[in-house]
Amino acid sequence: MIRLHNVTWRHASQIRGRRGETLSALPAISFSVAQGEFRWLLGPSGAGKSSLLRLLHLEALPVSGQLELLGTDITPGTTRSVLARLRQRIGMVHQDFRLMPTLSVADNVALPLRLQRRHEADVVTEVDAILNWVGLTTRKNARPVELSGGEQQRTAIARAVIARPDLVLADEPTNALEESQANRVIGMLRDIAAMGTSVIVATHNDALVRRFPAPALRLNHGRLINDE
Ligand SMILES: Nc1ncnc2c1ncn2[C@@H]1O[C@H](COP(=O)(O)OP(=O)(O)OP(=O)(O)O)[C@@H](O)[C@H]1O
Repeated sequence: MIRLHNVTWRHASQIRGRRGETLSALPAISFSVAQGEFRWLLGPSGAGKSSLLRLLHLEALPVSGQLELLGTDITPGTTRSVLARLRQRIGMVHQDFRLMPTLSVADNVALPLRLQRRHEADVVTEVDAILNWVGLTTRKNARPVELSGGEQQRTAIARAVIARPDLVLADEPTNALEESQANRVIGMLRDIAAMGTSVIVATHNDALVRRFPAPALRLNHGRLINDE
């Protein structure tokens, strides 16, 4: 469960205005998302979609308000090790993929499991299974630079979900993909939600949202204008 009540959040680099008040990417936002729910995150450019994903990925702590993430109340006193453990339960799909250029597809996807120091035999089994699921078995030894946009995107999704996270956050995961690839990516994220992971997907793509109807969080100027 994710629950925000009047959470104000700002980027570390956000600056003070002329009267001394500090700008906030997200002023006083409230909503909740249940386990296993799929939510769109919508709004025009600059509305705060990426900021909200960064808040939920615990890149910086809220300035004020109450945040409950995956059963943990986040407070100014929450320790780094608690935050790190929570982050391990969250899979993030970045807009620009952020694959490691020197690693193969299989080694990129294996990273979260290796960070958890899982046995190598388990890592190999899990990576093979997830690459089969995303249709990249034949590309497992390729480097990111050799992949198409869709293949890079599916590698990023495989990496985000391999450790069976409780929450997946995806920032424009279908940007620059043709319609059939975009459908495939969203279909995979819907399947992950059906297996019990909460999934939040930021997008500009109205046609995609129409093809996959689901409740949406709509942002404008950092404020939630609905929570349906
Ligand atoms: N690292 C940062 N430091 C300071 N301000 C930022 C930072 N990143 C974004 N902002 C500001 O926060 C606000 C929301 O931006 P954000 O990137 O969250 O919007 P968005 O809805 O994701 O936009 P887009 O759809 O174009 O990606 C904007 O005013 C932006 O200038």
